[in-house]
Amino acid sequence: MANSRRLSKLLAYLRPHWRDATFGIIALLIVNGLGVYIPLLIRSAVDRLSVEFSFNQIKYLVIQIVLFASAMWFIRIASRIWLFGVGRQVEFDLKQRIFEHLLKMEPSYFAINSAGDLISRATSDVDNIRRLLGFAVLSLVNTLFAYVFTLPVMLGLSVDLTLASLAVYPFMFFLVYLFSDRLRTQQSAVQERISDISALIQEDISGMALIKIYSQEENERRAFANRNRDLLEANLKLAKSRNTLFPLIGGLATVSSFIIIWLGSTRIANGSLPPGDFIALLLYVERLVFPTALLGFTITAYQRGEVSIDRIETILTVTPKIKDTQDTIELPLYQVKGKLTATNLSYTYPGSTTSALCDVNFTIAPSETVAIVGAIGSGKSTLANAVPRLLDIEPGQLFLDGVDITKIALADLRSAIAYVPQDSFLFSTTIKNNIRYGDPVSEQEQVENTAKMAQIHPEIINFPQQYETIVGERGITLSGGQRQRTALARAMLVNAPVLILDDALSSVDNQTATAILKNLSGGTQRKTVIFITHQLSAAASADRIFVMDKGKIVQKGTHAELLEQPGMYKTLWSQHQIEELLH
Ligand SMILES: Nc1ncnc2c1ncn2[C@@H]1O[C@H](COP(=O)(O)OP(=O)(O)OP(=O)(O)O)[C@@H](O)[C@H]1O
Repeated sequence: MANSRRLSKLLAYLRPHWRDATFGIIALLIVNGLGVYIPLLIRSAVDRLSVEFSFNQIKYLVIQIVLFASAMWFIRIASRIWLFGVGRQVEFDLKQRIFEHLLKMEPSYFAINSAGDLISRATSDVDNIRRLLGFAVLSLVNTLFAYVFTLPVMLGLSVDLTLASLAVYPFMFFLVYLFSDRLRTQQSAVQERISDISALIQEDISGMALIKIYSQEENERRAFANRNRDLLEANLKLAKSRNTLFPLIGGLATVSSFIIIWLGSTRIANGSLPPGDFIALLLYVERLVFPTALLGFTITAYQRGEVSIDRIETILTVTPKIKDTQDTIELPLYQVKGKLTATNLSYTYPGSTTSALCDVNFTIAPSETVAIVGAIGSGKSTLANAVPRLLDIEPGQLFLDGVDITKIALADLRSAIAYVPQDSFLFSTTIKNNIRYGDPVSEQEQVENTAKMAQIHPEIINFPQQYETIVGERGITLSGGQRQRTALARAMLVNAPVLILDDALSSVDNQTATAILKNLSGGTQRKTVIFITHQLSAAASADRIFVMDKGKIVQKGTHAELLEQPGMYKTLWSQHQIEELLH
């Protein structure tokens, strides 16, 4: 990103907090004004003492100095509170923006961008921007004011001494120029390595059981050590550059003081410089030493921030592919009947050469239960993901109640469709909160009724805390079948007219699965159900069955109809019956 664009991004981050930033900068202005004025008072005091060495001569000056110095101290504190506060505010805003943006992104985005990398950008990079807008801005503005206020007064006291003390500055700026590109590249490398480590930790914690089952602790330890070492090397390289640059800048700044002492004392000795002017000049040079020595830190904070702006903007500038457009149609829930139609529905995953769905055609009537069966990888989940637009499908291929789903407001479409994915993810909260996730204000009675329909209620009431039982991360403390039925209850509670179950009962025995299906297709509030399964005996109870192969629907019909025709279903059913006999 070009520097001007980065600067405009920074200003945009600051804009909402311009008031505090302005107060902070005005406070710095006053601090620097006082910082220049106080040495002038000290100069007067020294001059008076040179005439007659008595405290009475300078008592009012001393009172003034104490008062102004105290005021300066308070105002300096205020400037830090305002400017560091702005950094914190921007940190809050950015974290919020990143999270809200990620919520809008489609699932495929998270397949390419690892959680660890995104977390590191939302935390460590945002932190760098906070430091840039707090510390670096304060320090830069302070240094600028220090020079702008101090130099004219110094020149007024002695042009040649001032110029002599500034002789080292060109070297200082040259050094900064020399190091700046290297520092930026090294900083960027550090941020990338932090992301790599976060990604590995995140993935390994999620897959800890697998690591243990395959006894891969040693390999994972080595993989982590490699990434950790890469981070260490990147950090050491950066530290080497910083530790060379900073002391050099600090050392050069101190040389200015030596020059003033050396030349000034010679002048005092030959009477061409009053002692008061000498003291004032020395104080001014000292005033400049600290901000100048800090320049190195300021530059690092700035460059770190620059790298982080790029990394954060990379997230924020990606626009979601699946979103509402101007011609979006609203489809209120009470109007939805639940008819689903596909016309030549095709889908190819980005980067893939073969179609996962190829010219799929069907109509599913409202309240109909359709089971989808077929070989592994035949496109069943892809079809399930296409209906609630979790995939970016082309317009004119899928319709809900005759309305193109790409035209329906996303929120309306998704409230009309309840979807239980294969992995039955649960949040680390109570079973009750998991079941009422789609409608957090549901009453206990409603939660229990849905749990009964999902055939999980008797097990829940056997837990010591019953519905208040906290499930571990991703529901780890429940069995696979319990997790699946809790996820199913969650989908049933929202009472959407369309329900899609993607192999969502695979860990449930055939009898329970069939009972659940009966609950879904019976009752007064019948839903359109798409039931993807490998359990043929459960599929047999559906109104119709679609058989998928290589992205196409190759057979459609009732269980009885399909058994009468030669084809994949008949073969699968014969295999299923042999398996049942063998059990
Ligand atoms: N995110 C993805 N990126 C690329 N290809 C994918 C992706 N997800 C699935 N595929 C491919 O698309 C095809 C259909 O996959 P899909 O998951 O829809 O099959 P499925 O019938 O649900 O299989 P299963 O019965 O194993 O769940 C497969 O060839 C699969 O490899």
